[in-house]
Amino acid sequence: MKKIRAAVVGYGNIGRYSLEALEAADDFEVAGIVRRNGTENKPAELAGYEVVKDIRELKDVDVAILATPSRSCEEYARQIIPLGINTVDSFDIHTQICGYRANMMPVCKEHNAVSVIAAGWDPGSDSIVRTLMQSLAPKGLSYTNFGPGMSMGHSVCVRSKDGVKNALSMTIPQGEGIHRRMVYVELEDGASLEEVTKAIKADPYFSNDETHVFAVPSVDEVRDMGHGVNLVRKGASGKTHNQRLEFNMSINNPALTGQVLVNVARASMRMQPGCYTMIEIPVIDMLPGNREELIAHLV
Ligand SMILES: NC(=O)C1=CN([C@@H]2O[C@H](COP(=O)(O)OP(=O)(O)OC[C@H]3O[C@@H](n4cnc5c(N)ncnc54)[C@H](OP(=O)(O)O)[C@@H]3O)[C@@H](O)[C@H]2O)C=CC1
Ligand SMILES: N[C@@H](CCCC(=O)C(=O)O)C(=O)O
Repeated sequence: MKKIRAAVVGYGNIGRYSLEALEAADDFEVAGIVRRNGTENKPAELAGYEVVKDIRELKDVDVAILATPSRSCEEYARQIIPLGINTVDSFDIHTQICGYRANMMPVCKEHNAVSVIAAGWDPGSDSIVRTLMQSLAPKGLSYTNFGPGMSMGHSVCVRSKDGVKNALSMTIPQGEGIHRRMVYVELEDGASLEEVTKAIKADPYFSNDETHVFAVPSVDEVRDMGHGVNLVRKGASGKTHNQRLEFNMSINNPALTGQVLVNVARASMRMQPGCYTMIEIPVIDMLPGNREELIAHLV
C-alpha cells in the first residue's frame, strides 16, 4: 500500500518527537523537515533526511505536521493548504480555536485540503474524553486537572518574551480545574526579572492563573518534560444522579503530542476538505490497519 508522505515543519520538542512517531509508523514515510534556517546546524539524527527552508522544495508531500509555536500555526497553515497539502497542528490557545477553525474552513474548501487543528493531548485527545464523558452524563460538571508537569505551550510563550534565553513553565493543579503556574526563566545578560515577570503575567496564556516567576542559572538543569491529567465528570445519566467518570494519564508531553499529530495526519487522508478539531474525527480513522479487523478487535 502507498505510504503517506509527511513533512515536519519546525524541529523543536514536538517536531523531534513527531519525527520519531513517523519513523515508528509503518504506513508513513518522511518527506523531509522544514526549518526556518534550512540545513544550517543540521542535527546528526537528520542526516538521512532532506531539510529545507520551504516545503515546496520537498516532493509529493501529502500532509505537513506543524510543530511550530501555537501562535505561528495559522500563518503556516495558510501558506501550506493552498499547495493542496493537508496540515495538522497542536494549537493550544483554547479561546481562539473556534476562530482559527472558522478562518481556515473556506481556505481548506477552496484548495481541496484538510486541516486538523488543536490536536495534541489538551486540546486534543482530552477533548475526545471530555466529549465522551459529557455524552455519558449529559448533566453535570467536568474538571480537567493538569500535572504537575511541564506545559510546552506556556514555556514557548515565555521563551518568546524579550530578555528570556530559556524557560520552563510548570503547571500545578489546585483542584477543580484551577492551576498555579510556576515559571523558571534563564535571563539574557542585563534583562530585568521584574520586566520579564510583568510581560509574562500580562500574556493571555497566564493572565487568568496565579503565576510565580523565578530566575534560574540554567533551565536545562531543572527541566523535566513529564506531565499528566486527571479528568473527572460527576453528573446524571438520564434521570439518575451520582455517575462519576474519571480518566488519568501520566506522560512524556512531547512524545504523546507527536503521536497524536501522526494519528490525525493519518485521519486527515480520509476526510473531506475542511478544517476540523479532534472531536469531529471518527476515532477509528486515527488508527492504521484494516477497518473490519479493528472493529473485530476493539468493539
Ligand atoms: N495541544 C497540545 O496538547 C499540545 C500543544 N503543544 C504546542 O506545541 C507548540 C510547540 O512546542 P515545542 O515543540 O515545545 O516548541 P519549540 O520551541 O521546542 O519548537 C517550535 C519550533 O518551531 C519552529 N518555529 C517556527 N516559527 C517560530 C517562531 N516564530 N518562534 C520560534 N520557533 C519557531 C522552530 O523550529 P526550526 O528552528 O526548526 O524552524 C522551533 O524549534 C507549543 O506552542 C504548544 O502550544 C505542545 C504540547 C501539547
Ligand atoms: N497544551 C499543553 C498540554 C496540556 C497541559 C496544559 O494545558 C497545561 O499544563 O497548562 C502543552 O502545551 O503542554
